Amino acid sequence: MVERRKPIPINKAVEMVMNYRLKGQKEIISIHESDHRRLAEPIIAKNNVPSFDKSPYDGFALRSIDTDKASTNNPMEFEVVEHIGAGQVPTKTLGKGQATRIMTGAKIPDGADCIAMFEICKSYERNNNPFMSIKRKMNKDQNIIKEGSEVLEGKVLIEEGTIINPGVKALLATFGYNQVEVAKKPIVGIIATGTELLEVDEDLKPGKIRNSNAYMIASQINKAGGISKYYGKLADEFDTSYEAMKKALDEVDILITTGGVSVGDFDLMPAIYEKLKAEVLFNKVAMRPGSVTTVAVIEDKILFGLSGNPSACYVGFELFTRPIIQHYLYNKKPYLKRIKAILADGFPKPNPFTRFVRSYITYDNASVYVHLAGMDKSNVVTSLANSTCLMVLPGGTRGFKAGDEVEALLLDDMYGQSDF
Ligand SMILES: Nc1nc2c(c(=O)[nH]1)N[C@H]1C(S)=C(S)[C@@H](COP(=O)(O)OP(=O)(O)OC[C@H]3O[C@@H](n4cnc5c(N)ncnc54)[C@H](O)[C@@H]3O)O[C@H]1N2
Ligand code: MOO
Ligand SMILES: [Mg+2]
Repeated sequence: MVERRKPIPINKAVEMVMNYRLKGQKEIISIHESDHRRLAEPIIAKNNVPSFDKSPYDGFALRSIDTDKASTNNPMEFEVVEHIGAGQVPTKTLGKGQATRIMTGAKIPDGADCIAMFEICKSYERNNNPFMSIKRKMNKDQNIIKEGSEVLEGKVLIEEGTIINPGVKALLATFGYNQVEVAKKPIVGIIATGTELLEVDEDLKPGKIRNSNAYMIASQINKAGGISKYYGKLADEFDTSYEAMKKALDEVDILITTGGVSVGDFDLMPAIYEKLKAEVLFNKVAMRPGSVTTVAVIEDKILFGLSGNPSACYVGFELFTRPIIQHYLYNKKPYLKRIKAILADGFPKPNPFTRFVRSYITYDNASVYVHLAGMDKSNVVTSLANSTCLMVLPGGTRGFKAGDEVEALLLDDMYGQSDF
């Protein structure tokens, strides 16, 4: 009599896995190599921004008080005492009737309290000396970017766990983070099991299929921020599979296997877990696809037994393995971002289990629509390529029709959310 497994709720399964979450190590890397990595330290403003009062325009620095009587009929004349560009430090303190010719980004000279743009000034020379005049009254602090007006020294700008995007990288450079502390990438091992499997460079033979899961999972690991380590494909043979898993477990932070987790005669994972003395957290989840997803722990290592069926394998990774990797990488929002969307196509078939339907999102007139990406079967591979989200259709007795509001988990969002 075949073993009857009791499915556990998805939330419970996610919670059980996350009880074994580990924060990874930190490492210090050059800013040049930091794209897409996750910060293992906060970014703190190490100085005021700007760190000096500066000009936002090319023009003249003046004392506003000297323009009080300026008008169209009464231009005020100023002697231009200095000429500075960005990066130069003014040396002259402005006195009554004096101006400094100043460029965008340059430090405001002492004595000046406003900037008049070139466009409202007239420049000329008299006896080979530069002068300017203005026909408008200027106000104190007009057109001056004040020291610290953007950020004050000491402010925490970016929290640890944030992904380094181009804007974060600009901040690293702004505050002199030549080296930055990031989360070390976890090494995630992959073993594909199945006597039917061929490698990608092999010709098809009767009864055989190419191993697509290992390549798909490697790509999911990379996308999630881990380092994948492929241990090859194994025939459904107990001793070699056991030895390969034992060896891999010594070398990786997380181990993923695909196939062999169900109740078939050649599904060896349950017996291998037993021999490895791994504690099985669950081996059946109330969901489709991926109901056979099995998670086990052995000391501080976590072992994901993902389904052999490609769509089930894919979903199992995104729901259970990805959050573990995200937590390892210090991401405080380790779960897939969940949004509400309008179902564009009907899904009339009811299902007792919650379905994670491979789908994609479109936007139209301020509304978000979710469309089926292809055939919705756990054994299909073709719908995955078009998927940008997993539509969540709760289990029950009814189907869903176009126009219904549903939830969707975004697959390409790098930021995530803090709860499942
Ligand atoms: N009597 C029952 N049979 C099955 C049950 C069940 O509850 N009772 N569950 C079904 C469900 S649901 C799924 S999902 C599959 C899970 O099977 P396994 O995880 O044990 O995987 P395999 O049996 O090894 O293979 C299943 C399927 O996937 C193909 N496969 C395997 N590896 C790969 C790979 N690396 N790349 C591409 N495709 C792969 C394999 O050829 C099989 O077709 O079990 C159901 N059965
Ligand atoms: O684990 Mo199976 O996909 O539920 O189809
Ligand atoms: Mg099987």
